[in-house]
Amino acid sequence: MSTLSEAYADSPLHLQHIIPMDFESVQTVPDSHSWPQITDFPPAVRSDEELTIPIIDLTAPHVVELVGDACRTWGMFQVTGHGVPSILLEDVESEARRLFELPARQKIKALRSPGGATGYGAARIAPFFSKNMWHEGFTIMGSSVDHARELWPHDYKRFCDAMDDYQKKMKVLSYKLWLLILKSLDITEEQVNWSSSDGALQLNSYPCCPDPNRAIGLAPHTDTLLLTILHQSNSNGLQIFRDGVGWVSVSPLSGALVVNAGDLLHIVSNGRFSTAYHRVMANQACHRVSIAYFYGPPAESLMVPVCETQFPLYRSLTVKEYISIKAKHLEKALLLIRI
Ligand SMILES: O=C(O)CCC(=O)C(=O)O
Ligand SMILES: [Fe+2]
Repeated sequence: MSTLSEAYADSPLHLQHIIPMDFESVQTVPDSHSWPQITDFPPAVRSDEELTIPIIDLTAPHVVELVGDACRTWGMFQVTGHGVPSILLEDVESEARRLFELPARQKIKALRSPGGATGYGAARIAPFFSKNMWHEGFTIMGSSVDHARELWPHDYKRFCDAMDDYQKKMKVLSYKLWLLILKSLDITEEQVNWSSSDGALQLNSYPCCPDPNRAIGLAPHTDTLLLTILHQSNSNGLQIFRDGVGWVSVSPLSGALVVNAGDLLHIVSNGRFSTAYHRVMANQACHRVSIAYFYGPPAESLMVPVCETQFPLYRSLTVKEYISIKAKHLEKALLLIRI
């Protein structure tokens, strides 16, 4: 069986792009992490509507239209009424913090292998930038027990239980969102070529940064799969780029989850839904942690742009093939498959 994790094996990385810096050991931003001055803040005078991503209550009566509008205009929205218990959100966040607070020499024991998809390491987009990000991550696909055992030989169970439980809840919520999205696009489940799903959990850590104006948490990117559900802790940092407006902050809303469209949704919707271009700013005051769940079809599934009134904008291709093109070309991937 081909899984998403195997899809990454074709693009092995160098260790220099996998091992994060030991953030505890530095008092200033080293040259390796110093980015050119960021001056592209949004213009000051804008309406609230232009500067706030939509907030959607999933139990609201017109939820299909609301989701469709949000995906067309922003590619990102926050959801409430999602049914994920707040105790589980707290639990998964505190287990993620427990991991990232380990000493660097301990975290490195669970390092992602060069051709691997799971474990501790820098962001996958690292090789595309000459400077490093103020970020470290930990990726889970299915069971986290092998890597968790490397970190806590005698006390890995509570971490694994929280991650298992969270992945199950995310799978259910993703499917619910997926059905709403299909409805809003007027596509039936039969028109897409896959019936099951695959997912990955990405724990992100942005340690306190001594000079946030010179560093970046996560460089601008779009997510690859269909959709992402993000639990951001109560600290700012996430921003989305909106055409004609600039970078807009996605302020944390207690208990809400952020949903964003990825490249595969943009392809399947034949360009009707935008893939969200986003980044994370570094900050001085607190250690930010976020948990992203990436939802997509199995790696062998064929992605076919669906739209009855328009010619296809993209050629059809498998998930695996798209992951491989993205791993080599990042932002240019969508252009490369354009018809
Ligand atoms: O930490 C965040 O707010 C965003 C994380 C993200 O963009 C990602 O994991 O792809
Ligand atoms: Fe992302």
